Amino acid sequence: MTAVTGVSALSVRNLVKSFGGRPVVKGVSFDLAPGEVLGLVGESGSGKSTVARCVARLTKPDSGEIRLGGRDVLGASRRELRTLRRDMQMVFQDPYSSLNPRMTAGALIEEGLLVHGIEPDRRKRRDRATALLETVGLSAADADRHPRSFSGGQRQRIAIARALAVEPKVLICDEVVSSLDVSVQAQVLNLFRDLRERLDLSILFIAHDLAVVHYLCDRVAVLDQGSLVEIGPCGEIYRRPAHPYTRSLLDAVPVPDPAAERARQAV
Ligand SMILES: Nc1ncnc2c1ncn2[C@@H]1O[C@H](COP(=O)(O)OP(=O)(O)OP(=O)(O)O)[C@@H](O)[C@H]1O
Repeated sequence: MTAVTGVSALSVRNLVKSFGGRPVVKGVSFDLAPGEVLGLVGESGSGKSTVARCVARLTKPDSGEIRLGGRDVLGASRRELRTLRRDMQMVFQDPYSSLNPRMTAGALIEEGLLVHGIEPDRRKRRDRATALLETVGLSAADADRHPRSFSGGQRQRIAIARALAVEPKVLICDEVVSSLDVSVQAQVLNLFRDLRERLDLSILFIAHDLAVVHYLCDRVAVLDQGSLVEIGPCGEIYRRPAHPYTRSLLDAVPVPDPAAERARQAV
C-alpha cells in the first residue's frame, strides 16, 4: 500500500465540467500518490471518462485545478504542455480504434519516441521499441506486424507499450480491459501489476468492474452522478462501504474475498 504523502503524482481539486449547461462533473477532488494505483468507479454516465479527459487536457473543464507532480496542467503554456503530455499518458478502452491500422506495431511505438524527441537515432529507436514489445509480453518479431493481425488483448498490450515508450510518470487507463475476454483481462491486469512494480508508475484506473479494481488498485474513488462520494483503501471500502451508493454498487457484484463478503453482509 502506498501512503499519500509529499507531492502527489497527480492532484485534482474542485474539478467542474458541464455539457450544454448540464453539470457532469461536480467539484471532484483527489490525489494520486507516486507509485499508487487509484481506481475510479461508478455507473455508466457517472462522469468517469469526463474526469479522465479533463485530467489529460483532452476536454477543457469549466473550473478546477489539476497538478502533475506539482505542475499546473490547466494553466500550462503550449511548450509546458508538451512535457506534461509526455509525463501523463492515456490508454483507452478500445484497442481497435486507438491504433493506426496502417502502421506496424514497431512504428506505432517508435512514433511516440520520435514525437517527443526521445530517441533520434533510428536503430536505437527500433531497439527500444522492440524492448518495449518484450516488456508487455510480445516479441521482437511482432514489431513488423499490423494491428489487425493481433488479438484484442495483444492490441491492448501494444497500446500500453506505446504509452510506456515515453516513460510517463502517470498513466490514465480508461476501461482498458472492458472490451477483453475474462481470461485476457486477467493477463492484462497481471501485466499492469508487474509494470507498476517495475516502473514505479502512478495509475488512475477507470473501470466499472469492481472486482477488477479490487484486484489491481490500492485505493478506490467512487463517483456518483458527477460527485465523488467515497475514497479510501480498497480493502476497507469493499468491506465497509460508508456511502449507500457504494453499497449498491458492491451489492451488484460478487466480492472475490469470502471474509470481505461476510463482513459486508453483516453491515
Ligand atoms: N462531449 C460530450 N458532449 C455532451 N455530453 C457528454 C459528452 N461527453 C460526455 N457527455 C455526457 O456526460 C455524462 C458522463 O459521461 P462519461 O462518459 O464521463 O461517463 P462514464 O462514467 O465514463 O460512463 P461510461 O462508463 O458509460 O463510459 C454522460 O451523460 C454523457 O452523455
